Amino acid sequence: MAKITNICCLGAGYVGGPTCSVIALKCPEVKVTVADLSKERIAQWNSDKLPIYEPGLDKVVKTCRGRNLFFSTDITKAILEAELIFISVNTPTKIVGNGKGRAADLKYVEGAARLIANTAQNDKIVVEKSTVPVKAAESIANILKANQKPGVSYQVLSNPEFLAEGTAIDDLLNADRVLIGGEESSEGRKAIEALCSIYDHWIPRENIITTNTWSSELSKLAANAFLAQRISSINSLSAVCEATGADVSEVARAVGLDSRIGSKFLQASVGFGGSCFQKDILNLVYICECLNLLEVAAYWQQVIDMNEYQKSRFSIKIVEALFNTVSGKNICILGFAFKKNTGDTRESPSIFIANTLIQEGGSIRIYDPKVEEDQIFEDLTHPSITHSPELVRKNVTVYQDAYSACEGCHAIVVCTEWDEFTNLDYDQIYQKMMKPAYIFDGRKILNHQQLMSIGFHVQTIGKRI
Ligand SMILES: NC(=O)C1=CN([C@@H]2O[C@H](COP(=O)(O)OP(=O)(O)OC[C@H]3O[C@@H](n4cnc5c(N)ncnc54)[C@H](O)[C@@H]3O)[C@@H](O)[C@H]2O)C=CC1
Ligand SMILES: O=C(O)[C@H]1O[C@H](OP(=O)(O)OP(=O)(O)OC[C@H]2O[C@@H](n3ccc(=O)[nH]c3=O)[C@H](O)[C@@H]2O)[C@H](O)[C@@H](O)[C@@H]1O
Repeated sequence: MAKITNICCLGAGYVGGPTCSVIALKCPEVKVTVADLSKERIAQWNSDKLPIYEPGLDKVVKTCRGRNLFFSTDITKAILEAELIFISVNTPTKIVGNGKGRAADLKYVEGAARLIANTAQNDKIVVEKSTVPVKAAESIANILKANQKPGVSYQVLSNPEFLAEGTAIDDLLNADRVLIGGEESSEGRKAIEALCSIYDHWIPRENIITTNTWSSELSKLAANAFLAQRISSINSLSAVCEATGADVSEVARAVGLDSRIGSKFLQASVGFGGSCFQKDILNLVYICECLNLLEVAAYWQQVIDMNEYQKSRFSIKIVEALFNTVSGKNICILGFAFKKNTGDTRESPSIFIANTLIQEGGSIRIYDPKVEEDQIFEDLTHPSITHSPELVRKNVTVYQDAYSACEGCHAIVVCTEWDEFTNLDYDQIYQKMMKPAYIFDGRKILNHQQLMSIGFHVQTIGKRI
């Protein structure tokens, strides 16, 4: 296979955008086109205000855009020109039909495969970057082959993405590993080698792992399941800590110092959010059920159940502390993104907590440094969240800064660990709050002793105060 000189990516989202920007940065001789069906998203990628907030991304895009990085809605042209095509489209949980609520919906992946099959005039390497169920590459290959034009052949690779939002650029530049799965044939090996030659530009060879397609697909689901399982494990212990007087941070520290366990992903919290952990574990559970591995399915389902428990435990704690009623009380939620350094709100625990407090009759104020007001209302009025969007519009106000959001409130609830929340002047905030003034630190980022000396009633996760 000759050297790759032209790459296209279908899907200009949180994965396609940053991944291809970094490829363009590191491979200046390769033309990279990120193509999407959404005109609005592509227009944003071509503007000064990118559609996603990701530290370091602006700089990379500005360096490469117009040089060897292009964002386009002309999908046909992008496919025709490319030797290698990433499929980086969304794979949400199915909301209707067989496997509803658990199975991954592959309609966008299938749509992308059909677009490629209908367009391609010469050989293509098709790389599945979206997170998919095991054996999805086989379905992609089947679609491509069933619609193959004479003289055109395809190789399908699996190359799952492990970046985390908020650290995407660093994760891409310094990836722990790049995983490439392909067919065990001479053509398959050539395709794997072609993709390796792209990552070779900046990833040491020993960190590029090649394997068969199914192992690669399953490894992605496994990695997310392991990460989420650690969070659910520490969150389960946070409940034990609150009941016994142990401190979950101390427990995490002691456990994490064991080099066999390690210290990462042991931060107890209000629960994990984000677009992938829940969807990918549900997908794994569904696959196990289909394979009649019911005990395995139940094992992983528990990771999700524990997360639901953690979110509801925290919400109940807030209501109980406020004399069992929040009706008519002003409550300020600090942080709406699912984690710091992103504007992404998909499956954010803040949505769950805000919704509980709204249903209890609270008057909710929300401030997040990177989430737009429209997004907050879209999330809170979504039919899967509420049957009463009018109540949401009546009882929720979005603020542009933390100080005005907190003014006149009975309680503050920290839902996202933004650095700016640790540096607020809580003395000043306390003066302007209703008394008794409460703080519920769902991220364990504040100085609780200092807050108590100011006069706050403080509650947090995994520690009785
Ligand atoms: N968000 C994350 O941090 C990570 C996501 N993933 C996986 O990557 C995949 C993509 O995730 P995100 O980028 O977050 O999704 P996203 O929803 O941000 O972006 C997907 C994009 O694909 C576009 N699209 C759909 N069908 C298309 C087609 N036929 N042609 C061109 N564009 C099309 C959509 O318009 C959308 O802009 C998912 O499978 C996800 O599980 C993997 C690792 C990290
Ligand atoms: O497949 C994906 O989409 C990605 O999912 C996660 O990345 P992401 O969801 O962007 O962010 P994480 O840093 O994993 O955080 C997920 C959630 O867990 C929470 N979390 C994380 C770590 C921790 O110790 N405690 C904790 O509560 C975060 O606050 C956040 O709500 C994985 O970390 C990535 O490797 C993976 O590629």
